[in-house]
Amino acid sequence: MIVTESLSKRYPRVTALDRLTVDIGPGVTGLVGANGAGKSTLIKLLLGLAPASEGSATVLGLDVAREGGAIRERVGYMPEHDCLPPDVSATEFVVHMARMSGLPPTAARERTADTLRHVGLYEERYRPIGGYSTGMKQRVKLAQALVHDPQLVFLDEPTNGLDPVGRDEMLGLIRRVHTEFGISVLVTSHLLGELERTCDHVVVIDGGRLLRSSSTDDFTQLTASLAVEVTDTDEHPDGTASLRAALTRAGVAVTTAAPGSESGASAAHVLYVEATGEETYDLVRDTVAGLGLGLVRMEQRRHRISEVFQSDDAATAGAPEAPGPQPAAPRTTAPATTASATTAHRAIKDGGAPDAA
Ligand SMILES: Nc1ncnc2c1ncn2[C@@H]1O[C@H](COP(=O)(O)OP(=O)(O)OP(=O)(O)O)[C@@H](O)[C@H]1O
Repeated sequence: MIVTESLSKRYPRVTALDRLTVDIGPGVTGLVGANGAGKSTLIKLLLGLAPASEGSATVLGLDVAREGGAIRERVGYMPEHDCLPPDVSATEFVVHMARMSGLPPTAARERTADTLRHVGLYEERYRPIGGYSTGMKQRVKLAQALVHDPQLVFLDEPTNGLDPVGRDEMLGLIRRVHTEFGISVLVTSHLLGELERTCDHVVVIDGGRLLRSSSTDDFTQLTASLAVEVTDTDEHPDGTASLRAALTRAGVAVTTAAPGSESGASAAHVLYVEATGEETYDLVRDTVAGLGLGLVRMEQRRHRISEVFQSDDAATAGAPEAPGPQPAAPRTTAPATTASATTAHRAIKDGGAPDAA
C-alpha cells in the first residue's frame, strides 16, 4: 500500500524525515513516535502535499512526486488539528467535502448520511459543529476522510484530546473502518499502548528515522512465562507469598510483576513463573492444590509493546536486568540507538497514560 525508499524531508533548521525506508501492507498500521518524530511530515509527503528532499515513495502504486492528485482521490485524510467551520452542521460540511472529492450531489448526500451514521453522529448531524464536543469534532473529521469511499485513510492523531472512554470508542471505530469497509488505515499516535489493540502492524519512527517496523504480534509475542494468581486462605493469609516460597523451593524461577507491566494493587498478587514445559503447568497446579489455595488464573503471558521498549532502555543503558520475565529479542528493521529507544519510550510516558492507555 505504501512504500518509501530513503525518503527524506529537510527544513532549513531540522531534518523532519531522515532516509526512511518502509513497506506498509493492507490492514490497520500504527505510525508511532514522540511529538516531532516526523509523523505528520510523512503523511504530507505521502499525500503529495509537500515535496521530498530526497528519496521516493509510492502510495497504492502511485508516485507521490508526480501523482499526488490521483493519490488524494483514493486516500482519505484526517488532519491532526481542528479545521472545522463552527457555523455549519456536520451534514453540510461532510456533503461539501464529498462534493470536493468529486461525488455528484445525490451520492454526496447519501454517502454523508451513511458515513455520519457509521461514526455515531447521526442524531446530531444537523447541529452546528461549533457546539460539538472534542470527541464529536474528531468524528466529523473522520467522517470527511471516509465519505468518498477511499481505499486507504491517513488518520493523524485521531485520539488527541479524548478522554479514556472517547479514546476507546475512537479506536474501536478505526478498527471497524477496516473490518467493515475494507479500508486500510495508517493511524498516528504518540502512545504505543493504544495502537496495540487496534493495529495489525506498528511502525515506530524517531527523529525522522525508522526505529522498528513489525507486526503487532511480533511486538507482543507470547513468552515462556506464566502469570499466576491465587486466593488467600486462613492457613495462608498471603497465598501469593506462600505459593512463591513453595515454587522457589521446588526449583522454579518466580518473580513478581515486571515493572510497567501491571500496576495497582492487583499486580502484587500476580506471580510470573518461568515455564520450561508442560510440567511447569502441572507443578503450579499441584503446588496450588497442595497449599489448599484457589487458582484464580494461570495463563501464558503476552508482552505489551511498551515493555519491549523498556527492556531496550535497560539494555542500551547497561542497566541491571529488570526483575520479571524478559521479552524475547524483538525483530528490528533498523539499528535501535539508545537515544531512539529512550525517546520512543518517553513517547509512552508523555502521553500520561501508563502503558496501554
Ligand atoms: N513546515 C515546517 N517548517 C519547518 N519545520 C517543520 C515544518 N513542519 C514540521 N517541521 C519540523 O519537523 C519535525 C517533525 O514534525 P512533524 O510535525 O512531522 O512531527 P510529528 O511526529 O507529527 O509531531 P506532532 O505529533 O507534534 O505533530 C519537527 O521538528 C517540526 O518542528
